[in-house]
Amino acid sequence: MNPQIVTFLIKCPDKKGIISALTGFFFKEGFNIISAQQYTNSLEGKFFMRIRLTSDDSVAISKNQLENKFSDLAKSYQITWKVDYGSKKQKVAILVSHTSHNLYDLLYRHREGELNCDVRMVISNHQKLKSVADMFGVPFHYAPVTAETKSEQENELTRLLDSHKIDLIVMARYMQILSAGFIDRYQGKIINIHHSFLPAFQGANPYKRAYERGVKLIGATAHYATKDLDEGPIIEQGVERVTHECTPASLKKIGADIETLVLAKAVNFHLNNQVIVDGNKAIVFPETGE
Ligand SMILES: Nc1nc2c(c(=O)[nH]1)N[C@@H](CN(C=O)c1ccc(C(=O)N[C@@H](CCC(=O)O)C(=O)O)cc1)CN2
Repeated sequence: MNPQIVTFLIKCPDKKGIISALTGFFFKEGFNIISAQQYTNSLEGKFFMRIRLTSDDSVAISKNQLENKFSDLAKSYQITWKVDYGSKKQKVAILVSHTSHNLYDLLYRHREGELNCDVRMVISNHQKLKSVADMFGVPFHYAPVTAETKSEQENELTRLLDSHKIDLIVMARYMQILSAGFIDRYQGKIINIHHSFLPAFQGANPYKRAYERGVKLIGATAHYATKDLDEGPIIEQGVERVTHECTPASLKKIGADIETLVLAKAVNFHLNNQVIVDGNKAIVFPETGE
């Protein structure tokens, strides 16, 4: 197998001997384990592991052979797993509506090599942010939508995303609620930035509602999108202290900086295979040095 970093993400019912079985399997197949992170949820009797492996020319096994052999082990421990060979950059589509700060930030980080992916396109239901995509040389696709055309518009989105084999959809303040069918098609591949510290102020206009409530902390939440609005597994959150002097406008300003950092961190956690989704929660393993 070509020398590269292989990442296995594993979850299963907790049971004695799992770590020994897993590490023994990879050692026997000739891999060098460069990091092994595990988490046991004793309350729910669940085990989670992120294993990073290096292979070299002495590892004769092919990807298919590895996955077939691992499937046999997985069955014996009821393991749900996925593997990333680190050979291909994930293809990303960014969905936006009006607000530009998250789009600017993601495209800037991508251009500076801070996002380990291939940003293939920007899609928007408004023309307003085309100039931003143009500035970074990223193809822009205009997909207008009304309440009456939601289904056709989503079909157009699906054609566009599938024709480019998009691996990850990032909603960088895309203000349309996606249908359950669309969410199912891209399960676990849609990350949304919500401009509040969830579960507070789900839905639209969180800054106005934060002002009306007189909160002393505001925040942002990056989560996987599910059919239930702003209810998906949380990947990353951030907060800032605010005061009674803040207006909806100043809360929006403070919030924008939180949003950009939280979204960029969440996208990188996903791209770097640091996240395991379990039910409606996300286990996020810290980045390892290598
Ligand atoms: N299926 C999902 N779709 C979307 C999610 C999600 O979690 N699951 N997140 C939203 C983003 N969002 C808040 O973060 C949000 C977007 C839109 C609305 C909303 O009420 N939209 C109205 C139309 C508003 C408009 O036209 O400007 C609507 O769709 O009827 C609330 C929250 C993205 N989609």
